[in-house]
Amino acid sequence: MNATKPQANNTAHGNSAQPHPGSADSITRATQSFRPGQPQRQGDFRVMRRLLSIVAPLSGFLALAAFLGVLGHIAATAIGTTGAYAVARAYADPAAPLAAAITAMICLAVLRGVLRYGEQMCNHYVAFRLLALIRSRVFGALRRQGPAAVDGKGAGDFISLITSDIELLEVFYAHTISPVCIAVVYGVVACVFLGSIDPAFAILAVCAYLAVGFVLPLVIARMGRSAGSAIRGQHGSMASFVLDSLRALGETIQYDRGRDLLERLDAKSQHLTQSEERLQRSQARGQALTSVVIAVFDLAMLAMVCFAYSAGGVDVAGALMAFVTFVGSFGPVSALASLGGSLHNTLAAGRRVLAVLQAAPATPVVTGRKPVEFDGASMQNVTFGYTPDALPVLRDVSLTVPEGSVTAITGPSGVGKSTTLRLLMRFWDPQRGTVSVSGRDIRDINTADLRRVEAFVAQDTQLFHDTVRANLLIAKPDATDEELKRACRQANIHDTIMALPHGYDSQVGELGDTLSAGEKQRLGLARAFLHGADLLLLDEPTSNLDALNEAQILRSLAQDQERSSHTVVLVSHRPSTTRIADTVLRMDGGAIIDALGAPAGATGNGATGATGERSTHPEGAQACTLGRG
Ligand SMILES: Nc1ncnc2c1ncn2[C@@H]1O[C@H](COP(=O)(O)OP(=O)(O)OP(=O)(O)O)[C@@H](O)[C@H]1O
Repeated sequence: MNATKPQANNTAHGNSAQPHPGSADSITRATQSFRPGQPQRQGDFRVMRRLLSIVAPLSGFLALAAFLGVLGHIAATAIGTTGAYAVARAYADPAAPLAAAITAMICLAVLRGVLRYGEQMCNHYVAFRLLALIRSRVFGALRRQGPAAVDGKGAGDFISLITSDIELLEVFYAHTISPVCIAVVYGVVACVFLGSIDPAFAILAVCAYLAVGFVLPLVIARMGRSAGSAIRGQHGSMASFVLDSLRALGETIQYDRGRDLLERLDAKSQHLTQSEERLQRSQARGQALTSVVIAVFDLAMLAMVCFAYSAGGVDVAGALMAFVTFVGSFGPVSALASLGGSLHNTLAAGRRVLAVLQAAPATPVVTGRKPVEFDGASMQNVTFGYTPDALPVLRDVSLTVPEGSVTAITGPSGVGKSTTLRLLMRFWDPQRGTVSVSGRDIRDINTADLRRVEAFVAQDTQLFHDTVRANLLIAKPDATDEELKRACRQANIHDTIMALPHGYDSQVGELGDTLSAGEKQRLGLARAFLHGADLLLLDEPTSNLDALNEAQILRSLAQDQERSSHTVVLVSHRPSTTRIADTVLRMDGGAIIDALGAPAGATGNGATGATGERSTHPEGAQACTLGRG
């Protein structure tokens, strides 16, 4: 062990963990996180109220849409009413001129068109502005919630949520809010007009509008409730399945599972089609029911008008105008009735979107705390499980990572090595124990500071469908070309990039499909070098590399660590990788079972030879760990 290098002080502990203050709710918060396809149950009116609260910044446009809509419907009804008036006048006096009435009707028709256009323009302006706003809020919420929000959950379901679910909300914003306002205001205007002819007509109109605009939508919505909710979940599950199938196309062909996959796809699409058919049927039944109810009320009005005329309560003009106005007044309320059929689908989408927006992050964003400079990290008695009901992944783990040290974590698959790194990144909070950076509980460190001083290279490097340069710059957007190249040389990827047709401006394909696993891994490392964080957390940084690339990267790491005194925690199964470490921690059963220094002569400046590796021990640090253990 290099005397100038700090030695990690890591111990395996018994089960003497102390509950950490405030940790009890962290797991609750984690489980409150959104799971696509399993939105938290919220009542329809609550969902509508919450969706409405999003519209507040654009309420002026919405009010204008409703105003234009009311005027438009009044203009439309007035065409019939004016016609009825003209007919009544012509009936009373065949010589009476009709030109004024015809001109008025033409003007009303043109006005109706203009008003309708204005109403639709406002509605769609509001709807599409809101969809953009909601998408940005959903991305913001997912970013705040961190990896815990999406880890282990269906990517396809998220895609379905971000695309089709949000798209469906257009129905709510463009075709629900203002139609409801229009129906209410227009209904009042129509009732006042009918009441001015005969109060009994107004009473019948109130009953008719309530039945068609309020009772029927509820009945129709109830009929389509289960289908509407099922469709949204099934869309998400279908999207997940298709995405999975595309990713596993190679395996499917290799193991000849194409037919099986097709059958499963067929079964899923049949389920979806059945739910859609059920929804369509309930919508069709709803439309039929609405037409019947309207016809019944029309007949009732006809009877009432005839009765009033024969009783001398109204003249021909009044009777005709009342009947034509009433028959032509169902447009706004019947629009509400047809909404009932699609509303459940829309509300189910709204519920899923709101579940993302309202989910509490597993690790809340911290701001406003004193900035931190890195001088080591540690874990004290950490116990952690991903879900409250599952057995903990980590049990009472304590470790210390001194500044400038290289710590390797090794051990069998699934014992919690990567989880340890994720807790150091604060992707999750432990249920018990404390994770600290520079002696401070990381829950008390600004999230931005934490991201500045730490860089995490996961087992799989995620690349965007963009250029190599853009993919690297996410680690440091203002990096110069020189910095970019230096980081890539350190990660031993510069020459590979230069051999691509457009060098750093070459496209990497969707999810980095055009690169090998080893190339992606080296790009991930280049990002971490470029980021320049004090603490590098590397999860299997060499798992996809050949011996030559591994040696070159380890040399880079060692040189970088010598030069910049970076602190490194790396997880690896490879003795050839762990031997560059000052300390090797061996984990098993969610605990550290060995914490040992590297073999004599294996580390330190003196041992950093031409290859930059700190040990030439053939079995590496694992052998050392076992030997000492
Ligand atoms: N997001 C998650 N949700 C639930 N369980 C998880 C999640 N991530 C990991 N696990 C579980 O936690 C346990 C530890 O996983 P972890 O990835 O830390 O193991 P590991 O030691 O790094 O394994 P490997 O060497 O195979 O990478 C495993 O049983 C794994 O199934």
